[in-house]
Amino acid sequence: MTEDPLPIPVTLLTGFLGSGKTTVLNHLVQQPELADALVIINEFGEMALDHLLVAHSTESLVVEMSSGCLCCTIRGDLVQTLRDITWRFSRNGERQFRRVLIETTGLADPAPILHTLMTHPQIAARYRLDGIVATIDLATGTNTLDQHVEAIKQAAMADVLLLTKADLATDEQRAALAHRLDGINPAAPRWTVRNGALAPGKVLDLGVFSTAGKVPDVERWLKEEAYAESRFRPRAPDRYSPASHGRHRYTHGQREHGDVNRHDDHIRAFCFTVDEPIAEDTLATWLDVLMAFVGSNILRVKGILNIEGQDAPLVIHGVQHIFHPPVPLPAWPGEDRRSRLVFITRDVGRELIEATFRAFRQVPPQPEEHAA
Ligand SMILES: Nc1nc2c(ncn2[C@@H]2O[C@H](COP(=O)(O)OP(=O)(O)OP(=O)(O)O)[C@@H](O)[C@H]2O)c(=O)[nH]1
Repeated sequence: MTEDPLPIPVTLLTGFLGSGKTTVLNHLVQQPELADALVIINEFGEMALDHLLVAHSTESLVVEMSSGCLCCTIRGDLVQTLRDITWRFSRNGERQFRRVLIETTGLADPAPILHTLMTHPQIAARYRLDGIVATIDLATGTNTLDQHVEAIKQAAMADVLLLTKADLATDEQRAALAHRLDGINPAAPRWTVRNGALAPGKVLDLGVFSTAGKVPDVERWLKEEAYAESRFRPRAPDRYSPASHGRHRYTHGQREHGDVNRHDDHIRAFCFTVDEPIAEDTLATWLDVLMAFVGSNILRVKGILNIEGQDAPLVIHGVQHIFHPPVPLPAWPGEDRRSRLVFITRDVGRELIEATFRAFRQVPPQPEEHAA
């Protein structure tokens, strides 16, 4: 079989129960841009129906997985499905699809699914995450975020947020949801979608790893200006004032509302900036330690890094304690040569990120041991 040498992009379509995933999917798969997409629909329950509702222009490219929820019981099935489809959907040695769209169940935690995509030896070599798209119901979204931590995680980890059912929402509901999302995921573009209709370009090719021969749009991908910035200065760590930068109140651990039990009080989104080039060893040790101790609470990290001795930047991308292999870019995307890392975390504040970085940066290199 002729194998495309480039990994197959995978889009994860997530969103709480009834928030409009299938409606969006149904619209998307009928667009010419997705004619070569294979759709995997994960449903929960004995009567799996959604796949019957998705009218793909190429019917044979819809696969349904309904024996459980992808993020928990059937992760092995996902591996199997992703492994099998390359030959199952091949004709005359040619793979019949160029990308994969996975619709999760409404209660899915995207993180374990991403782990599978990024770490399973056979899957990670053949597929790459293109992006996470989350649907949120404009009318009921705020309530859902109040009550379901799964919905918070879906919104926090998304690269793009699709705000559905605009026709049913009041201005107050829209404003409340927008305010809420500012705290949970300030950088992800938000598109209002009515009855599932949206241009496929808004949800495809979202990562920096997506582009075959195209110069990656790192600034768009990182969108670091959307986060409250914190700049690391080696000699005067006390002088910076994160609060003075912040327009996202949750990033500073302050609450402006009364409900202490709200799930997103635990979610923080912030940008960490380092002015000076970073030694590769410092970076590796710092990230290792960070991931080992608080990795499961780091929902996403994206970064463009200035590494000592290198002319061009390195891009990193992680989900919890799993990192994609760093990607060297051919050149800096603009004038800004600072390292910029954006974090979306649960119960991990910027203080910890800064303090650990400071600690590792100040550790002098260990002299090599000499044999006696
Ligand atoms: N009024 C209105 N209804 C919508 C819109 N988008 C989706 N719906 C309806 O909302 C309901 C749920 O939509 P689905 O697309 O099935 O939602 P889902 O997220 O796939 O649902 P689950 O599979 O149960 O998690 C359906 O009745 C849709 O027709 C919209 O923009 N406006």
